[in-house]
Amino acid sequence: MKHIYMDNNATTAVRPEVLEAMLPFYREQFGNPSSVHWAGRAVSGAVEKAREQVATLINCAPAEIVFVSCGSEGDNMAIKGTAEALREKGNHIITTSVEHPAVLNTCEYLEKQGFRVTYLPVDKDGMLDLKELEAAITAETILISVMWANNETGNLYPIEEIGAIARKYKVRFHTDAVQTVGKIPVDVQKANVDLLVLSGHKLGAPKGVGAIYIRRGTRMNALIHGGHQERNRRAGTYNVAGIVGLGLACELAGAEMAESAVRIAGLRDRLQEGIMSAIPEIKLNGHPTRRLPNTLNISFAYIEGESLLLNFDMKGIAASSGSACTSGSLEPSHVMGAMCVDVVLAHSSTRFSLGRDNTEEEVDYVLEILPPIVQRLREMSPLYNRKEPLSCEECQVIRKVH
Ligand SMILES: Cc1ncc(COP(=O)(O)O)c(C=O)c1O
Repeated sequence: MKHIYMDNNATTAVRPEVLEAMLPFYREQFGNPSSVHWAGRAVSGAVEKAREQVATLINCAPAEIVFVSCGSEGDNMAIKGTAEALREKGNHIITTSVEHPAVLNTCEYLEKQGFRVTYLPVDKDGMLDLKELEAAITAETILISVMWANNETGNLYPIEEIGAIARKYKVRFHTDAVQTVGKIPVDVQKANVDLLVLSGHKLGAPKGVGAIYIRRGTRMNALIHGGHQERNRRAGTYNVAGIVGLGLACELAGAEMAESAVRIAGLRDRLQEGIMSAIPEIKLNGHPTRRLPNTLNISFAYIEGESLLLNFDMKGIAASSGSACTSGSLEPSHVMGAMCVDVVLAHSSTRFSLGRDNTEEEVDYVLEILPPIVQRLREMSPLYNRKEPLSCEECQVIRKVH
């Protein structure tokens, strides 16, 4: 059976060159970079080289990069570290209703600690109204946290403009760029961000390593206390091999970005157009143009996303569903909910996230097997077989479109 991986927003394969570069640090170069002896010295240079590689990709100074274990840790550090450090100044945080749980659940935690959080709504395309953002800022606001790109829809948020607003009101600005770094150009200077988080496993480096950019002079508390690593910003013995892998993955992503973004967007568009021309009653979720080059989120009315994924899986295709099965109850994703996607459509939301290894042949294979699967699942659906059209407004709209 063919194996086709179209779930690169969940994680990516470690690039072979990255793995090669990492291996010596599990073998002969096993030292702890904090040790002053030969074994430590042999690897501390590699950590600093990786720091430079990461810094170059996002246009900051190497000293502004702190290595962490993953995107979730970076987001926790940015938000909790700011909240604690600036508590005297204010207790209000602004974020959006479509953030990753790494941000949303951290904000919810802080609410329990007495902080006030504004969760900005989005429109039906998942976009923010920046006037609402500006209006939410008060003298108490200490942090604005807006993701650069959404993991489910691929929507890109206007980070430069938000950065300018944050600057105007002298409010710190954090962006979760876990889905962005490595896919499109990211420049922390242009974007006016103070804190930015990225994660290795989304860009061809291994799981278990990430980084946070902390603008020079930004006062914030550490999340992990212990040794003096990372200038006291983040304790813990260095994950040297992971850091080396992250550095190389960043360098490769930077070198290939222009070409690979165009190629991947071409494949994504081929997939989108193929689906749209072959299957009626579907809905594109998210903004049609302001989105990552690799992401396509689409709802197939009357179908459970999970059943579609199961059928895909049997054909060797890995994609992802927008609904998460939590404790027995099928809850549509909070992102679909925030966009007011009708519940029938939200349940069928399916995310294809392409990567550098995907080919035209793979897209064509998906296009070949998808329509009959959708048709078969629809025939089994009581909703599809109803004589009456669905009451949901959006479903009626898509019925008319096709
Ligand atoms: C937007 C976004 N933020 C944060 C994370 C968490 O990153 P990690 O898996 O490295 O903890 C993810 C992972 O899917 C993500 O997509």
